[in-house]
Amino acid sequence: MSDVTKEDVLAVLSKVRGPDLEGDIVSRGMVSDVFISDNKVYFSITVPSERAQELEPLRIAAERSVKAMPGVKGALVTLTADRKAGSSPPPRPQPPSSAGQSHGHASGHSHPPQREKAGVPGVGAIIAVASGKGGVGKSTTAVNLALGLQANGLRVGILDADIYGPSVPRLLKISGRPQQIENRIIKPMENYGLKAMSMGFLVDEETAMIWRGPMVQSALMQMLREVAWGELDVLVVDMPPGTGDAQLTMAQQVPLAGAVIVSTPQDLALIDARKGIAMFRKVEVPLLGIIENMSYFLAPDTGKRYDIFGHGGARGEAERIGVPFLGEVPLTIDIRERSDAGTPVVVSDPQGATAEIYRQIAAKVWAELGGRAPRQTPAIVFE
Ligand SMILES: Nc1ncnc2c1ncn2[C@@H]1O[C@H](COP(=O)(O)OP(=O)(O)OP(=O)(O)O)[C@@H](O)[C@H]1O
Repeated sequence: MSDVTKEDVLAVLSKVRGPDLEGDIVSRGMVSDVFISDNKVYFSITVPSERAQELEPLRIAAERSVKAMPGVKGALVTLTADRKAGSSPPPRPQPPSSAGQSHGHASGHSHPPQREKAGVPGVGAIIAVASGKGGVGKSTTAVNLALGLQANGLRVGILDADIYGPSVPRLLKISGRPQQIENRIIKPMENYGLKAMSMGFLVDEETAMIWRGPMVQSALMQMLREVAWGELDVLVVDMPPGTGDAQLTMAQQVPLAGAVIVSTPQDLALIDARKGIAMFRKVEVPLLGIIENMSYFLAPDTGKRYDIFGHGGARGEAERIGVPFLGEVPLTIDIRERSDAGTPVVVSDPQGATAEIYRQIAAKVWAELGGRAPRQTPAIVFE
């Protein structure tokens, strides 16, 4: 079968139009440069930032029509925010509202004292992975970060706090119900050496959908305290997307040692990332840093990188607000496919460059938590 060309892709895209947009997305100049590598197609669609959410169906429609083309092996389409002429930098963030709340630090040793919250016995540090908005790859990052920490010799668990849209069961390919071991205590599920708990193991999504605030809170506390986590160096909490009241309460109730913010490089996502940072500052949770996900395209065959999404936005943002920058994860079909197949790249391609990126990010997170060298797994001795 002949190779897919840019012209073929643009011809298909010129039939895609938004719900109330006049003309098609190609003639309106909304389609970025199109990259094709190994018959996988990558591009972005530029939309006004305030309409990004409502135009998600447009992204899906464009992705579908390209995927349906003969010879196309995959397509990855993202929405990017419309930069106004002159490409002005994003507005400066507001300083924290009161003195003594700044957690920016360079050394990793200047975390403010934590307000007293009961910890979880046996669990060393609980860290939150959060994003200001959905779809930036927070769950994929949380899972690969947890596996990266583990690959660095740590004992790790992951708690999926997204009650309404749990993704950990799928990302770790775990199904079934957890076993009850005593009274109210249940055993965490496990795959790839990672202990995991998610609402997805306990109730179906329709049931969770009708739950209200207090029920969600108590479900979360149960998953934290009534699960036999055992001895863990780190428990990674995959937070629900957004920065509303539910997230705020959660950040307040869980005894967090720190938070990691996942953002894409676009202005749009950075505005939301800033909200996430402000939220953790408000509840005095130290910010371990920002990860830029979908930072640049990495062509699978040539390994060539393409900075088409304004790569580096999160690094600049981290510098501006004095939060550590933890690293850049490229946008690759490989990450998406492995993640969606429940075989995260850190365990399914441990020798690959992407797995190395996650392990390095994990090492930085661990250093920010206190700078200790990764613990070697102790040998098990039978007396
Ligand atoms: N670096 C990446 N390269 C390619 N695809 C990615 C990358 N990171 C995430 N994805 C893909 O993007 C999609 C959204 O990712 P994910 O579910 O992790 O996002 P999320 O921010 O947790 O979303 P939500 O908050 O809506 O649950 C998934 O299909 C995932 O495989």
